[in-house]
Amino acid sequence: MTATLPLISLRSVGRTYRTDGIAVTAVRNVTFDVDQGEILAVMGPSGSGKSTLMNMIGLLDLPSEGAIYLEGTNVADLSEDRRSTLRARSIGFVFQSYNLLARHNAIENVALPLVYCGVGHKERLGRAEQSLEAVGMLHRAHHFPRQLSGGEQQRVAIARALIASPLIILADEPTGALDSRTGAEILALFAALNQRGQTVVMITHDPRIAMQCRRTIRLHDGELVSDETIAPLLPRRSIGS
Ligand SMILES: Nc1ncnc2c1ncn2[C@@H]1O[C@H](COP(=O)(O)OP(=O)(O)OP(=O)(O)O)[C@@H](O)[C@H]1O
Repeated sequence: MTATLPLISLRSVGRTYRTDGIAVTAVRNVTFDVDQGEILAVMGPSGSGKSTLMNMIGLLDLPSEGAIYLEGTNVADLSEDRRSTLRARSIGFVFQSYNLLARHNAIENVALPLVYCGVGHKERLGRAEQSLEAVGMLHRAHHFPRQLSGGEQQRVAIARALIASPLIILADEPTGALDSRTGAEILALFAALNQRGQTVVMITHDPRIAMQCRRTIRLHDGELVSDETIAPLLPRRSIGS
């Protein structure tokens, strides 16, 4: 029997920035795996290395020590072009500030990543409609970002992240700019996507997000200090049962 490879595997990963002769080690000796279908939170105080780690998992940056494997491939062995293509096809990014293009409406924003995957115009719009539908935003397809609430903009950003059917969604403080009710709705959306098999990694300061994830990894001063998985919550019993 062949064992299934983890989707992502980090092995003794470190990242040291060098600026004007000064070295800052932002991440050191971090080892963990993410399996297909997981949803996990990466937590830690400001400056603990969360964004540095996310940039490496998202193939935007390479480790200075150790290795990152995506489905068994050491990403450092790929050319920059190959890594960019792999990033466009495999990683969906969601940011605190949505990062939608102001001059493009929702459906155009959602379709944009497919340009980099070489998909034709008509198919791009068809898939963007499906993606908007998956996040409950099809009725706002022709609205511009300024005409949408923060929660709606984040839904459009999630539709954009989903459009290339990525292996993994990487979300950096996805509820950081939202009030608590809207933030809870966005979390529920991530949970629903995960129920349908989508792998999700969320970077957050917010303990409420971590509570929604079965697994939480904590960083401190660039080091992994805990990696905890809790048992899934029992389904709520209906009244009277
Ligand atoms: N490009 C860079 N050049 C030099 N040092 C950097 C760079 N990016 C981050 N650092 C340093 O690396 C450390 C970790 O930063 P990082 O942004 O990864 O932390 P973080 O946990 O995401 O913080 P926050 O929650 O405040 O966003 C910090 O000491 C930071 O100053």
